[in-house]
Amino acid sequence: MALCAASHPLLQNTRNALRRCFKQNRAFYSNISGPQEEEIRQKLRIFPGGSVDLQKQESGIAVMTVNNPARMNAFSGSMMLELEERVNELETWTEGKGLIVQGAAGTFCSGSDLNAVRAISNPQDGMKMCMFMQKTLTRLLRLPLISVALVEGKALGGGAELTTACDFRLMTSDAVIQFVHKHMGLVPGWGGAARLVRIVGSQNALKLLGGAKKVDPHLGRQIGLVDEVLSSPLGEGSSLVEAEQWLSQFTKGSAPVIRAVKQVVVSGRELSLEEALRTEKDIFGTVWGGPANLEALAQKTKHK
Ligand SMILES: CCC(=O)SCCNC(=O)CCNC(=O)[C@H](O)C(C)(C)COP(=O)(O)OP(=O)(O)OC[C@H]1O[C@@H](n2cnc3c(N)ncnc32)[C@H](O)[C@@H]1OP(=O)(O)O
Repeated sequence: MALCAASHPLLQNTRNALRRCFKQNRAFYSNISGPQEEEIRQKLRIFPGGSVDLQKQESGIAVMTVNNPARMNAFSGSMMLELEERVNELETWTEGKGLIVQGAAGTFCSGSDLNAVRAISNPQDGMKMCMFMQKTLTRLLRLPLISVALVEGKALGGGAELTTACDFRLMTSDAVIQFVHKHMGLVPGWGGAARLVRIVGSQNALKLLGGAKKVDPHLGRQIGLVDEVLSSPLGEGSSLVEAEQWLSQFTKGSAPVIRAVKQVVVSGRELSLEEALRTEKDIFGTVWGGPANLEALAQKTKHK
């Protein structure tokens, strides 16, 4: 059944449309492809610790957990590599509809592992690490899955950037998102600034980055960074269940249709109007006359 769905001509068309759609962006990352990319991987392997875990559920929702609690879920080098592997896995998960990104043990992620940062503080290695993470997070945001960052505890530095690589952000009442980069003598480099501007606008992005401002749930809602504040009692592990319920409002129904919804939004956001319209037409072609469309027509669905 899974094989059948993966090789379905409609899905093949969608993949081709999206491949064309992002050809231009591949050129941007071409300076870290091939041997260069392998060199970065070797460097990152030197800094082990923690893991990035992935659980794909039958509901079509996957849960990805940034897992390094001894360091407040900071990204070690090996975790950066694992994140890339998990994104590879999700790119080929044709039954998938949604993704929740969370941190282990009640906190989200405290950015890059400062021990690794200290060891690779030369500009060349820093740039390579930055491009590696930028590319991985760009691919994460472009997955044909509706994604949510479940922010409990703290999302700092690169952790704050990671939240912007999801379509939505949910916060527990005690949570804080903080782009602490300025305090570290840095600016975001994992693509977090570019994405933040698109989410909250340049005025708000300047305030958050320029002031390294703590974003609590109230401020997050006010500026549109946060989509929902969860009401589950803290520390009881029920936030994930609540996040799954929240996400299910978008993931109910046919996987090809939900994936197509995400894809038309990504192309609308990232491409020129002309290219976005062409891609939208191609993606439309993958669902028109498809099983969900035919079923809705047969049922004479009314939208009361
Ligand atoms: C892309 C650019 C970047 O991401 S630059 C990195 C930005 N992040 C930071 O600067 C985070 C620095 N850490 C902190 O501010 C605090 O540790 C936070 C996260 C607020 C937690 O404070 P608190 O609850 O008091 O715990 P703590 O400080 O005792 O931390 C527990 C252990 O975790 C460690 N930890 C924390 N963050 C990192 C990190 N980013 N890299 C490496 N280790 C980290 C702490 O050092 C501490 O370890 P230990 O128990 O002292 O061995």
